[in-house]
Amino acid sequence: VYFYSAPENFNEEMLRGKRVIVTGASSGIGEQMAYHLARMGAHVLVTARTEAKLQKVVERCRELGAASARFVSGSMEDTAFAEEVVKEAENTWGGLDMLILNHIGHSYFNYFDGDVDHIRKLLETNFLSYVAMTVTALPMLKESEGNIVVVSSVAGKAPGPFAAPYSATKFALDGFFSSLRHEFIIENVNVSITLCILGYIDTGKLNATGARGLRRVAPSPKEECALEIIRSGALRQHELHYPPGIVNGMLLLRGLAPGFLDTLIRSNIVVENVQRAPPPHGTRVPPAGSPGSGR
Ligand SMILES: NC(=O)C1=CN([C@@H]2O[C@H](COP(=O)(O)OP(=O)(O)OC[C@H]3O[C@@H](n4cnc5c(N)ncnc54)[C@H](OP(=O)(O)O)[C@@H]3O)[C@@H](O)[C@H]2O)C=CC1
Ligand SMILES: C[C@H](CCC(=O)O)[C@H]1CC[C@H]2[C@@H]3C(=O)C[C@@H]4C[C@H](O)CC[C@]4(C)[C@H]3CC[C@]12C
Repeated sequence: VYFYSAPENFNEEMLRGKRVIVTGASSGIGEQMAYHLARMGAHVLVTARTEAKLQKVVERCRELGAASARFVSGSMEDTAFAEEVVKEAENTWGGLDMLILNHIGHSYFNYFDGDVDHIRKLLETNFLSYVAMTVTALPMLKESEGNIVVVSSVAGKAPGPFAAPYSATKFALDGFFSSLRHEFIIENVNVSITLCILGYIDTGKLNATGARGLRRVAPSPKEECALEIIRSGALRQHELHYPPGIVNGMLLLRGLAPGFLDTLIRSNIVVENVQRAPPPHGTRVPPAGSPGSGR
């Protein structure tokens, strides 16, 4: 709790005039981060696929007092697009202070369906595009001694069932960015990396199956979550745990009593409410109880 709590010396003036990219900013936590940054007087470049939503976000950012606001639309499934977004910042501002990597591609809250292609695409969107943007932005971030902020999940530290593809992409982020942070420290590269470990947030992300499948979990507010992410990035913290009580508790248990934590995670899920999806085309799952099915 001590190591991952934000020190109290955050000042919103720290963001005034800063040049910030926010990905996945057409809705949810990313949209709220754009509004906070605008209020603080930052220059914001937002990106996602849906142009109409981004246009509205940019308008609102201008009303809220952003130093400037613009968008680039496209899909992060394509790493060339990820690099293009960073180039846009370079061409417009001639530099960059903060890179907030937040977008995720669509996945499911259900039994793993055996679809390897889905995992490949999700890794492109949720992981490789983060790496590509970091590589392209690094010269500018070194120059400004800036910040990289990576939005992850408890599913990227302490996995639960029904989120295997998503969880895999979030673990990849921890492996890559926590290793890179070591290298920056060894080489005195003054670019901070903040990994944000979030619990369940009220962005309406869970579909009906997921909502019925989760027991007793109340989502935390996206506005507060967005502010905490910006705060911990500006303070150059290594990790943010939000909401702190739940996430710190889970991570502490993971170290001390991992089997107990796994039991707790499963007890929070109503397995009967999560329906087994039909297998993808070309695969054959033997019916439960048949020889070789193992069920
Ligand atoms: N909500 C929660 O409970 C939790 C969320 N998190 C993390 O927080 C972050 C934000 O999540 P949240 O705000 O809930 O999600 P949202 O679904 O509200 O936002 C996702 C954003 O990503 C964009 N996006 C989706 N697909 C693509 C794509 N292929 N290329 C580019 N952009 C894309 C969406 O816009 P568009 O569709 O227009 O492209 C949208 O702006 C994620 O990293 C997530 O893992 C972590 C733990 C819990
Ligand atoms: C399945 C969701 C993505 C599907 C979509 O594209 O609509 C997941 C996105 C965020 C996940 C939640 C999260 O990261 C926090 C918890 C992690 C636990 O391991 C499982 C429950 C979560 C609330 C998890 C549920 C799936 C998502 C909503």
